[in-house]
Amino acid sequence: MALIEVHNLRKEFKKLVPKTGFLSGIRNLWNTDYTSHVAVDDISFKIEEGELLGYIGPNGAGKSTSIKMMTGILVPTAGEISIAGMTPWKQRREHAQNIGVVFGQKTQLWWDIPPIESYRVLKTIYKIPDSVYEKNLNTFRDLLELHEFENTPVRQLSLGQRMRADLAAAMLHDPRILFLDEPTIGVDVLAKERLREFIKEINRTRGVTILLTTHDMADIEKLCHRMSIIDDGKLLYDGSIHDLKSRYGTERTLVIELDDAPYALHIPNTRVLREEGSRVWIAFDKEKLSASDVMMKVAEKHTIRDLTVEEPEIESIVREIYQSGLDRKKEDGHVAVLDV
Ligand SMILES: Nc1ncnc2c1ncn2[C@@H]1O[C@H](COP(=O)(O)OP(=O)(O)OP(=O)(O)O)[C@@H](O)[C@H]1O
Repeated sequence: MALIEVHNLRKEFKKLVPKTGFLSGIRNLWNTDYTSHVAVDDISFKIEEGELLGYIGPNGAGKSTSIKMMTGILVPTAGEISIAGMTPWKQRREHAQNIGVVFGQKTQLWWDIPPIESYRVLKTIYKIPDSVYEKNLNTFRDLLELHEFENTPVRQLSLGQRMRADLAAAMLHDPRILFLDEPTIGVDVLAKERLREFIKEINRTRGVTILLTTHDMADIEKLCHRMSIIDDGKLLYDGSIHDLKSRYGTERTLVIELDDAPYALHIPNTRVLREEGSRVWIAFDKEKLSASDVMMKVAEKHTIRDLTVEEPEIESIVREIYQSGLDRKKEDGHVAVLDV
């Protein structure tokens, strides 16, 4: 049995349709017109112990709603979740001992007191034994360099420092599972690197199972082997990043350095993406052409000085998947599940 099992999960929110026009403010007091919005629509997946899953999707896709159901904050409209054999919203207290949560947009720490004091409160709440608390705190102090700011009130911390403090707080009670909802949002490149190192380290050395949502594809490339893509509440892809690249990322880019400026490069089944002096970027579909086919066509007109083939960035593949979801929504009012 997998550590996390999600079956046919669904969450509908009721939204009030506000009255407009004459005395709308007063009429809204008795308003009972609701519409239903499906935020998570029949999602199923499993996560094995020790996995680090990237859970991505565009804004409003349903990622945070899924996490809130997995953490027990929200109760699903339908479907089941089993985490370490427990139903999160039914066994909230026991479940809380098993999980740590970081919402990048909102700190779990007390705003007006330093992190170290929040940690002491968490120690009491989670009944963390002294030895475990000291050991974890010292480890996280080293990994996240907490000593720089652990005595500064949270409201005075930079975003990067705040995230580091939040990550340590989420891990103090030794949870088996960590839910990270956009932990790198808004932080600079160096701080991102440090957060990623920490996430990688606790997954590797402590075997913590991690579900990570992010809009930064570099987080996914650097941390995850597997990723799930959701859009409009539906699961569009669940598999390895390697498979995603080989199934959807068939476009390659040939970067060629010529000995003169490029001209007349009208090669069927290719697109010239960019030209810069004597350098040209040509995109082609590797299932229709090979790099040497393109190279030979270019060599008919030019002398080639140098060339490289660029693999597709995960970012561009994901952008295309989001885009195809959007196009389908425009066409027939819903997003079809990709054939994966
Ligand atoms: N409490 C709520 N009441 C009504 N609608 C909600 C509520 N929470 C979320 N929604 C709606 O559910 C949908 C999914 O929201 P959710 O926050 O899960 O998306 P997300 O994928 O996390 O987006 P983002 O990347 O912007 O954080 C959105 O359309 C949102 O407006």
